[in-house]
Amino acid sequence: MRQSLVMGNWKMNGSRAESLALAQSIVAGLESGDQGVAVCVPFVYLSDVRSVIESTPLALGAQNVADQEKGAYTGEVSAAMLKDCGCTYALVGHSERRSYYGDSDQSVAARFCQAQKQGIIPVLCVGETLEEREQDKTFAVIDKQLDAVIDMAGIDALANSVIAYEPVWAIGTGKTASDDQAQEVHKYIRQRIAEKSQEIADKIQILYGGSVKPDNAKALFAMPDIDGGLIGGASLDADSFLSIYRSI
Ligand SMILES: O=C(CO)COP(=O)(O)O
Repeated sequence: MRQSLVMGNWKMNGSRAESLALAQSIVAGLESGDQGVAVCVPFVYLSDVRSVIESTPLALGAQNVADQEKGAYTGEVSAAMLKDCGCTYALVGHSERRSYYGDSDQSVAARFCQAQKQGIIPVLCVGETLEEREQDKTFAVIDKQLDAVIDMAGIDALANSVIAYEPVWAIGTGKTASDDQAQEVHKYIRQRIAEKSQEIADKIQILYGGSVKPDNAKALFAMPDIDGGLIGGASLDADSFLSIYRSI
């Protein structure tokens, strides 16, 4: 049995006060034995949020991490800095990073490696655009995104990572992949990893992201290869996020 994981991605939303209030409301809805729940917070509020979630089941994550260790990289935030702020997780290769900021497969792989060097668990986001899906390129896109990381980090590195399948056409659009569509890709990802290591394939958590809401979470999470979710919009409301978490 794989441990499930439900992760909020707050993206570029909220003030300091709102971030603290949201974290407090989520924590208030959790019980001491809860596990597998995290929020990815804007860099500047990581330390604030850390102060309210310390010693609670809610884990902290960042939304990105630098592809270099340290030095003259203006505007970047290193894995060591994130570790210092209490991060357990860091997203790498979110589609918004890939499409708006040009994060290439190579740079995503380097970010993945930097996170792991500091003991931060990278959450590797993969997924195809609508155009790619319509051209039947979904699996080819996933292969390319996954292989870049495996080539640089090695298959064993996947043992300490999470994968998030987020079809770009389902992010923030209200269009969720159907349970079967999502399962098909999750199964594909797991099989692809199994070609190199069955043990890692059996253990790795593969999350689904893209318009997950309280009313569709249960069916998605019931699919055999979907181990949880990466939640955008619905994670900005504590009740919705908790309700999604309770759907596992
Ligand atoms: O991008 C996402 C999470 O990383 C998904 O966002 P939405 O849940 O808002 O579609």
